[in-house]
Amino acid sequence: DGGCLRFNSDYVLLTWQPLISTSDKYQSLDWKQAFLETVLTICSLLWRMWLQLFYLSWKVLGNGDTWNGGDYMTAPGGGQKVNLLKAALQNMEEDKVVLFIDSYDVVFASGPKELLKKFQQTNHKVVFSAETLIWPDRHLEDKYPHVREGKRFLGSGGFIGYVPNLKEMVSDWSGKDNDSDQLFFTKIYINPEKRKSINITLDNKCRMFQNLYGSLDEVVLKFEDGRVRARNVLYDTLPVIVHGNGPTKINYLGNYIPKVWTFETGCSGCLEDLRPLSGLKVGCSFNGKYSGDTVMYIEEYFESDHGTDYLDVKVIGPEENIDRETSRNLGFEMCRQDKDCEYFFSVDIEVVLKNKDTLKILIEQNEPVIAPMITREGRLWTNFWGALSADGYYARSEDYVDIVQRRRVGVWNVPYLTKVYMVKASVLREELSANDLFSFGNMDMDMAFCHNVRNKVSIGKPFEKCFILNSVCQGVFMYVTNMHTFGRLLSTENYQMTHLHNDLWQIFENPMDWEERYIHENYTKIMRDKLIETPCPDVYWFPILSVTGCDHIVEEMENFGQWSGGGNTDTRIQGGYENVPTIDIHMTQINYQKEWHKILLDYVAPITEKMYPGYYTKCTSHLNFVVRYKPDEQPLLTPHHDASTFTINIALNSKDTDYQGGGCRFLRYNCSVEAPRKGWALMHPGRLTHYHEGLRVTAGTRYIAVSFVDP
Ligand SMILES: O=C(O)CCC(=O)C(=O)O
Ligand SMILES: [Fe+2]
Repeated sequence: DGGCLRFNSDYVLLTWQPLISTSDKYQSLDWKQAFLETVLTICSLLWRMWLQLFYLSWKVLGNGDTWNGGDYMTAPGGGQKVNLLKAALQNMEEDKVVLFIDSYDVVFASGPKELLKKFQQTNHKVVFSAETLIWPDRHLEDKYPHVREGKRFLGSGGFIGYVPNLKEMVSDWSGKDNDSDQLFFTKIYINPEKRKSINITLDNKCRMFQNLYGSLDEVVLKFEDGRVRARNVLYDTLPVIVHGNGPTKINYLGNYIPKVWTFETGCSGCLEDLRPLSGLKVGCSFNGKYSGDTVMYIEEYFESDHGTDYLDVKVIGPEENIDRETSRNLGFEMCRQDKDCEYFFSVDIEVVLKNKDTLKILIEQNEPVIAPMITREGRLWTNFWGALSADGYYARSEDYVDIVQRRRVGVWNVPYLTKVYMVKASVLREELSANDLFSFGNMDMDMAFCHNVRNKVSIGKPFEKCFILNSVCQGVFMYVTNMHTFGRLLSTENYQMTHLHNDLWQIFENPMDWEERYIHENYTKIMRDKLIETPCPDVYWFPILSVTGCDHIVEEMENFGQWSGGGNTDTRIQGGYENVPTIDIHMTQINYQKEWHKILLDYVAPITEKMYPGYYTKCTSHLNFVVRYKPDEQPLLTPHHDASTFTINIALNSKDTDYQGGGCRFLRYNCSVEAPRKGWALMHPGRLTHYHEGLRVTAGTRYIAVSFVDP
């Protein structure tokens, strides 16, 4: 009834054998034969009478054999398939119909009934799949019969025929494993006598076979009640067999056809065959030149949340100063060497994992290579590609946006993964350790489908850095799951490494992450609730910066270090003035003006509008600075008006813990806010009514961040 049969190698061949004869013998696996013959004799009589069903058996050829048939990217090959077929045909009864197809890159969109019907409608004895592109010998083009409509060239990846005709067809074959099967069949086909005597035709309009190479644009998914087919829009046909030949593979179509994912059921198999978890050993590598912050972040994640579960996490920190490829390869190697290592999990710098069950979920899916879907907030950037273009680069698949935005959830076979993935260690060892280590220079292309990789290799890029594991690419499919949300992809292209706390500057690039880290945890709560009043009229306060936010700003300023008293001649001040010079550093001096303005717009303006209904501010603010009070430096600020419509005054550290004294006193009301809480902003009108002073700091150091907003 359609379905997908996959084997982890390139050279597995699958033969369907529809039994449409009157024979009562069932060709099957030996150990079942006796039992099946009895059962089938009875069943077949009943079925034939009432239902007229077809009987099938299938044989996988070449499974476990070494493939000597070459590699289509380098030279024509595939002769091994003909050798296998020729041998297999010897034992088949003459009245059978045999379907001979490649295996791991093939999906069935429908079953044998439809296939046989279509075969019989051709009125030929052997039908080959057709291709758009001629291969391997384009000089033979003229010899091909012309067709009015449809594909003209023969593809050997799929054909169907009666046993005697197939036998005749391969009788002359004496080729070697690495000779071209396609050339052999082509020569038979273009020979008019042979074509006639064997009675061969091509499935020009893809009624049975759809080869995808050179034809991707012709095929769309057709969703019908509870099932999915491929539709060839060029010929308006519904092919039964879809073959991702050449570099195309079947990732996209295979994710749906015939019932893998439907609108009615969602993903049908995603929760089946889950691997139970027990005592697993997982190797992890975090790859990249992390800022100290990010390393801490990741360490925190694993140590606090998973410290006891995952004993063998090894973080290679920035002090080792290695690049991400080296780090990843170190990890690969460590896992391969350690016989207990069952899975290898690789995470690059830009990935922020938030789902504590990530490893569990990935392991349960029991796939050779699987990644959690990680997206960049508000963008369509992810850690996977939905499709590959013909030349092996990125192509957007029809469903990419739906998957990224989780309108379709499931476990998706994709041609390209990067930045974060989990690989079964057995795959690493068995498939990869042998010899096929490819390496190439494109930093992002760390784990790609082999055809992609081979393209890269063949176009001769510099290949020093990143190991590509060829066999993984050969037949091991890669998956990405969006069954859950896992985390975010940080944007790093504008990540500057010039500051002490570079993450502070990420408010534009990575706003979600920035907010989570630097904005006070109660900010949104306060926004919803009533503003908190202070004892002083028209003075409010609210939490705005997190403790980390305060600390980072102070540390950034101390790191910059150029504290100075300003005044009206201060060249740092443009478009405003400080009535009372303070010992301070301005945001402009550390290049934080744009970012600070964004903080005011995003987190202060909404509060202001709540406080003064109808007052909308653009938060124009030329004066944003951090003031430092010390008993022996600048202990206080004498009474003054601010040159502002309103002032934001954020406490960056804590009274009693960090300093004694301090606070802000409003002289007209003879009232003060004496112990502003760390991370909280004091907000007050700047002129006339709110004549104020900074109270004396008697011990320690007090820091505040001040903004004069006007208007
Ligand atoms: O010390 C305080 O809280 C007041 C600071 C202040 O008024 C200013 O910087 O303009
Ligand atoms: Fe002031």
